Amino acid sequence: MAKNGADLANDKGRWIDSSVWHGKPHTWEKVRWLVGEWKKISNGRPFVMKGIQTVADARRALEIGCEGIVVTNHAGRQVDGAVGSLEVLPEIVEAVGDKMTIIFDSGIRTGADVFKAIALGAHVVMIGRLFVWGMSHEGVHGCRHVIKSLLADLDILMSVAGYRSITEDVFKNKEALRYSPSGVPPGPGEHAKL
Ligand SMILES: Cc1cc2nc3c(=O)[nH]c(=O)nc-3n(C[C@H](O)[C@H](O)[C@H](O)COP(=O)(O)O)c2cc1C
Repeated sequence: MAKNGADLANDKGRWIDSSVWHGKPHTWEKVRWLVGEWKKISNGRPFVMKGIQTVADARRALEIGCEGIVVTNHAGRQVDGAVGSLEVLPEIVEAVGDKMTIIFDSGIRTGADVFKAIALGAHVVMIGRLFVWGMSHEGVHGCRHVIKSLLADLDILMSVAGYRSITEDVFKNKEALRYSPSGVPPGPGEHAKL
């Protein structure tokens, strides 16, 4: 509910205006500090930074101690006309893909989208709008439905394209974007294993 006057002035939630949405870009030094604080309070758990779109930023994130990055333009919601995340994924994978976890999102809608991102070297993909759409339609059942549909779509795609394992046959396999390994779909009992 919208707040005005004294209600707004006394709203403790306003801390977010001065701490997060303060209209100034956060600095790398601040992120380095944040990584240190997170390590202390989390007992050393991994720190992942979201919103990386360039090789230079990916290297910087690695250098200041991030264990993972999310290659994403936040689905184009932050900067209109931002570079496409899938476009920059290969060069970021090439630069830091064997040193940190590469998570990809922005525009994943189908099994083929997941397949492409993994083939280009993402270790993990995330989804945003898909589950929001499911949730707005049917709540928790809608969320389950879209996730199951996405997995089923990927499963069918891998079977008909002739790939059995997403990690062994598809991950970092750019050839998979052009050719099937045998041209023959897996037979009975050789179903794709996700
Ligand atoms: C309604 C909405 C709100 C979002 N809010 C945030 C946010 O506060 N911070 C953030 O990093 N990303 C935010 N995102 C972006 C998602 O985390 C994610 O990167 C994006 O939705 C993935 O792309 P997709 O929606 O095409 O799957 C938001 C996305 C949507 C649709």
